[in-house]
Amino acid sequence: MTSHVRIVGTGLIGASLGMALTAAGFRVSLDDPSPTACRLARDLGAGMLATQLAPGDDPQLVVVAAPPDVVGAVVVDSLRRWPTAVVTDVASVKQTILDSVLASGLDAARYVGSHPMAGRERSGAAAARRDLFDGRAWVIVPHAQSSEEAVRAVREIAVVVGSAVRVMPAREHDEAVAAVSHVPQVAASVVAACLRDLPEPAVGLAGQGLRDVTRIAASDSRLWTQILAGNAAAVREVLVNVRAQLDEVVDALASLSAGEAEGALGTLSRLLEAGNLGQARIPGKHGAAPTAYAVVSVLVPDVPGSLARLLTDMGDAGINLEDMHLEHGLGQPFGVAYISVVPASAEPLAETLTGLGWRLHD
Ligand SMILES: NC(=O)c1ccc[n+]([C@@H]2O[C@H](COP(=O)([O-])OP(=O)(O)OC[C@H]3O[C@@H](n4cnc5c(N)ncnc54)[C@H](O)[C@@H]3O)[C@@H](O)[C@H]2O)c1
Ligand SMILES: O=C(O)C(=O)C[C@]1(C(=O)O)C=C[C@@H](O)C=C1
Repeated sequence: MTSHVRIVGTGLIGASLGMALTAAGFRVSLDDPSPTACRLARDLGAGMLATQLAPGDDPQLVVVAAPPDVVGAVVVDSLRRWPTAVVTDVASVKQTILDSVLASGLDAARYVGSHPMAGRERSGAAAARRDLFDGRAWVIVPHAQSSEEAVRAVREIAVVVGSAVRVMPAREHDEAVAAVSHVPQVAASVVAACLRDLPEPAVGLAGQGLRDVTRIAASDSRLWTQILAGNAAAVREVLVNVRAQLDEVVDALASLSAGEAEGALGTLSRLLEAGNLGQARIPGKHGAAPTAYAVVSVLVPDVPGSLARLLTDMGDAGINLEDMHLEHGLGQPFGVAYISVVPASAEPLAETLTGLGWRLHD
C-alpha cells in the first residue's frame, strides 16, 4: 500500500489529485518550480509542502503533473532522485514520455504512464476540484518493462479518486485520445475562432448549442500547443478525415446554393445521422453505456439564491441530479435550468417542483 505520494507540478491536475488523495487519507507532499503554485495547492488542501518534510521522508509513489513538454525530463529526474519509488505521470500524450524513460537507461520497471480523462478548460491550482476524477476514465499505460507493483500503485490511486481504470499501450492510447480529446479541442477552437470578428449583434444571439460546442475553446493555448505537437501524427490523421467530411458538406452546400441540388440533401442528412450515431456511443459515468436521461426544464428567477433553492427542493424530494446546465435568458429576468434525471424521476420531479411554485419550461 502506498502511503506517501509526491506530486510534482501542482496546477489544475496536480492540485486536484492532491486534494482527492488527501481526503482519502494519503500523505501527499507537493513540489512545483513555482513556490506560489505550490503554496496555493497546499492552502487548498492538496497536501503539505515537500520543502517541510524531514530528511529521508521519501514518497513511495511520485506523480508528475507538469506541462507535457517537460514531463519526460521530470519523470527521468524523479526515477533518479527516488531510486525505490514508483513514478507515474498524468500527461495527455504517452509515447514520447515512455521513449524518454527508455532512452535514459534507468530502471524502467518503476515507471508506468497514466492519464486521467478528466480536466477543465482552466489551468492552475485555483481551478482544482477534489471530485475532478470521480466517475471518469483513468488510463494506465504499462509497457514491456513495467513491474506489476508499479501498475498496482497507479491503479490504487486512480480507484481511490473514483476513476474507472482502463489499461492500454501508449501508441493505442495516443491514437484514441487524438480522436476523443485532441481533435475535439481543435474543432472547438476553430469554431470559436470564427466568432472573433463576428459583429456584436450576431455574437449576442449565442445560445446553448454554441456554448456546448466551444466550452473547451477557453483552454490554455500553451498547454494545448504542447499536447497537439506531442501527438502530431495521430491528430493529423483524424483531422484529414474531418477535412474530407467538411469538404463534402461544403460541396453539398455549394450545389444547393447554385440550385443544382441533386444528392446534396442526402449528403447533409447522412452526415447529420452519422453524427447522431457517433454521439450516442459516448459513454456515461464510470464508462457505463450511455444513459438517456430525461430533462426537466425549470425557469429560475435571476435573483441570488434561486438556483440553490431549486437544488435544495430537489434534494428534499429525494431526487438525484445527474447533470444540469443553465441557460441565461437574453436580457430576461430569469434563466432556464435544464435538469437531467433518470427517466423514472422526471414526472415526480416535475410534480414536486410545480407543487412548490416553480414554473416549468416546455
Ligand atoms: N488540463 C487538463 O484538462 C488535463 C487533463 C488531464 C491531464 N492533463 C495533463 O496534466 C498535466 C498538467 O496539466 P494542468 O492542466 O494541471 O496544467 P497547469 O498549468 O494547471 O499546471 C502545471 C503545473 O506544472 C508546473 N511546472 C512547470 N514546469 C515544471 C517542471 N519543470 N517541473 C514540475 N512542475 C512544473 C507549473 O508551475 C504548474 O503549476 C499536463 O501534462 C497535461 O497534459 C491535463
Ligand atoms: O473537460 C475538459 O475540459 C477537458 O478537455 C478534459 C480532457 C478531455 O479531452 O476530456 C482534456 C485533456 C486531457 O488530457 C484529458 C481530459
